[in-house]
Amino acid sequence: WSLNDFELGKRLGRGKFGRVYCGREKRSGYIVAVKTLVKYEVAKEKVEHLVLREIEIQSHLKHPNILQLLTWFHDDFRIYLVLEYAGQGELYRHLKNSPGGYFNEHLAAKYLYQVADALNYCHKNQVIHRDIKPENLLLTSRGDVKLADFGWSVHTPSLKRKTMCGTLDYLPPEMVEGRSYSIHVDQWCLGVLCYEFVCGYPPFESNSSEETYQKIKTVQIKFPSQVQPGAIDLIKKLLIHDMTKRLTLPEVLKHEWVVTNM
Ligand SMILES: CC(C)CCNC(=O)Cn1cc(-c2ccc3c(-c4nc5ccccc5[nH]4)n[nH]c3c2)cn1
Repeated sequence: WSLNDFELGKRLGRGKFGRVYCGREKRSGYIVAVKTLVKYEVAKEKVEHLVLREIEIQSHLKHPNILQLLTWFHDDFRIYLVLEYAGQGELYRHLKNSPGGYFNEHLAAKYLYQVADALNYCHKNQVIHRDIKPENLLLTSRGDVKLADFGWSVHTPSLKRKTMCGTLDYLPPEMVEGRSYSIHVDQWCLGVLCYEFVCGYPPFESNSSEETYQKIKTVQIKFPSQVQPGAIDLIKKLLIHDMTKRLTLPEVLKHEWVVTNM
């Protein structure tokens, strides 16, 4: 494959190392997202190994709720990643545009199930910490979630959280306290994600990072009135300080609130 096989269209986002465009493969008309990484930038930041590791990981992951890396190629100046195109873009935008700024129980349960299923698949393939947060989730034209691990790179121009410290909101106690992380991080993040889906904001959001850290370490959670008891039960079983006591992903997939609402 080479760039000549594609026509590039509207820009979908830009990030530290390059840009993401909507693209069409000329012969088949197949619509894709083409992410360009500037070689010079990647080399300057000494992240070639990260890019190659990500490509290695992504090319082995194949799941309906994980954004597929279709192929990649490079020329003298750039690396081109051909990724699946998600027709409805960032899930974060849909969350913010929902009435009240939160998803109804059906959408929240459906999206949570799909993310949990994708994470469970990752764990089965020894991949953890897929850095789930609404900004890393895309929505296909059929309304299914795709986990797109922007990790070290892209942040699309639109509804990014105002402050970059938005990323603190998803940190589990073991990472805030500087201990090592494990697959249990993903269970914690799923709890934060579920809270944000049904409330419209993350559970430990505060004006300062110190306050956010404090709330995470002491697991202080309050729920607004509209949240159903089933959702509260699930969130409380994931946001547990002792990582070994958190609900496992297979148990999330069988949780009564998820199964009855999705
Ligand atoms: C090294 C490599 C294997 C890492 C692979 N992971 C990524 O590159 C993560 N990534 C995904 C994207 C991305 C960004 C946006 C889209 C979109 C998309 N569709 C949209 C529809 C409307 C508005 C915006 C949209 N963005 N579809 N697929 C995408 C894919 C950017 N970076």
